[in-house]
Amino acid sequence: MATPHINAERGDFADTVLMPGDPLRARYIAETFLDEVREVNTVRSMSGYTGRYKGREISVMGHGMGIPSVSIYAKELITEYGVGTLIRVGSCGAVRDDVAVRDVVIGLGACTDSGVNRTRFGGMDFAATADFALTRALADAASDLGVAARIGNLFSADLFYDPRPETAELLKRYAIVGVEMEAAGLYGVAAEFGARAATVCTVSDHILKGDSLDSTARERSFDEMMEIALESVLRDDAAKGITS
Ligand SMILES: O=P(O)(O)O[C@H]1O[C@H](CO)[C@@H](O)[C@H]1O
Ligand SMILES: O=c1cc[nH]c(=O)[nH]1
Repeated sequence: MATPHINAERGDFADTVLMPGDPLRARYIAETFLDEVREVNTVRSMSGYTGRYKGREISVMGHGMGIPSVSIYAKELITEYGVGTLIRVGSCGAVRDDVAVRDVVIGLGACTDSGVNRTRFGGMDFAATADFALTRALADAASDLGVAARIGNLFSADLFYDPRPETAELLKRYAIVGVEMEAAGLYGVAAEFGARAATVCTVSDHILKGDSLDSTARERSFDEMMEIALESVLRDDAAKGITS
């Protein structure tokens, strides 16, 4: 039952999938945090794995960079593999003075310069918001772990290299907690196909100050965020009365 982009069988994915942009970050998460891991997707090297975290079956798969890429994977996971919950575990840039490299941010909503949600929403502006219960679970998990996460609007950019010099200052003025490239699209896909989505990101660079982590750090050093995401799944289960 493979799709053009995923060569897993139905049942290979858990009901909940953690999704980093980087497939090598997906592998790192699987190898570091999950037991009984098996690889479930190899197409285009967009590594996908299913394993267990504290007994709870969870999958992790890369979604690539940008809204077009995450939209393909999220849609296929929901409609072809029955996935109901998608949690993006990303990196992002900061624009605010009070958000620094390695801070954790949670995307309550996501602004964007992409047109995808207008396309799907009849030309109108869709408020791209995360699932409330999932977001609460992420916030509570962060609090439990002693992490002061920032919760607010992300900006999901179409262009990593934005040629407009004024954009970063505008985003700062609107208190954007992080600039990344997928959340608004992920929230739109989830709304269109009846799934739940949320986003947690670690700040990898400060766009206005110039601080930046290298690619290895972006792949392998966001353990605090991974623990928040994994623990949020258990919290969310408990809130729904589901146990593994
Ligand atoms: O590190 P990931 O999760 O890929 O997230 C961010 O990094 C990529 C750009 O470098 C974009 O995908 C952006 O959203
Ligand atoms: O999309 C991204 C990710 C990290 N930093 C940015 O500036 N943009």
